[in-house]
Amino acid sequence: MSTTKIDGKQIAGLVTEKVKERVENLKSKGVVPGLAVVLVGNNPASQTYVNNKAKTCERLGMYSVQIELDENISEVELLKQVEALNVDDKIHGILVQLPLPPQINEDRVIATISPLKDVDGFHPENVGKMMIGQQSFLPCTPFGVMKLLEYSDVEIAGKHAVIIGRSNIVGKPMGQLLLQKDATVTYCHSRTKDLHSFTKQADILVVATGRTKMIDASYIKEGAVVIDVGINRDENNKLCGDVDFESAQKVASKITPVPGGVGPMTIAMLMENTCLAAENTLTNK
Ligand SMILES: Nc1nc(=O)c2c([nH]1)NC[C@@H]1CN(c3ccc(C(=O)N[C@@H](CCC(=O)O)C(=O)O)cc3)C=[N+]21
Ligand SMILES: [Mg+2]
Repeated sequence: MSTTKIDGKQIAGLVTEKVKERVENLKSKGVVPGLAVVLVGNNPASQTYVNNKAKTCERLGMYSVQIELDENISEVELLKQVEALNVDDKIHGILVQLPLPPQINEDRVIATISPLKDVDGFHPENVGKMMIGQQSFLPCTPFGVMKLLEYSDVEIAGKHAVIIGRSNIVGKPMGQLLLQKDATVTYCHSRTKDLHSFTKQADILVVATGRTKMIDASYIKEGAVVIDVGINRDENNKLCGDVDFESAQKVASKITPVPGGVGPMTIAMLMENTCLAAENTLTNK
């Protein structure tokens, strides 16, 4: 079986090229799309993502601010910061980097972000709208996976999509978006019995387990499309996914690498969502 490596970096480049044109159009109408990224504490891994987001904003001509807050900040203080961004006209998108420290209730923070600026698509109003197929901000990672499949000419209708993972951020919305494109969807998770029996039926396998190189060729049907959402460090501190790439590429027809797969798409979709949020201010939604 010859395998195609899906180049997420290249596809993210194509997506952001289109966003750049929309940014230029907005600027000609006097609107500069603005993104605020709120970072609590100084996790160095988080710092890398935040920097990547800021760099991409700059490349696309968007405005971005980074708000770095002390690890020990109270929930009330953080909510005040979010409320200030909600009413800041220069800011169209707000991303509060997760996870948050234990003294802070994440659900309350997410619910405080204005749904009109919720470019992560995590606010219950946007999640609800997505579920019933209404226009909303789609969560960036599953949205990015849908774009990867589209640009890679992967057929979805009638295919069996198996998702390993059921988080609110990746697994659950991933299944929903695939269902909307007429896939037959199966969710697997840590309590699934006989995982192989499900994954072996997958035409499209999306892996979001958070467990380094857990999925090897033995889980994969010949010719399946494999999407690796994991971001881990291996024993040599090298970035790697939830899929054992060397093994899996022997049976998969198309497969995403880590790095250079889903990660760059997540950032590209964040830019697209921020651009959409800015466009919405012109069409008084
Ligand atoms: N509210 C919120 N929204 C998020 O979207 C969010 C979050 N919190 N918390 C953390 C995770 C993680 N995340 C990544 C985005 C891009 C890459 C990425 O670009 N990765 C590159 C490599 C980056 C590197 O070299 O470290 C790649 O896979 O090729 C990784 C991880 C967004 N997250
Ligand atoms: Mg992610």
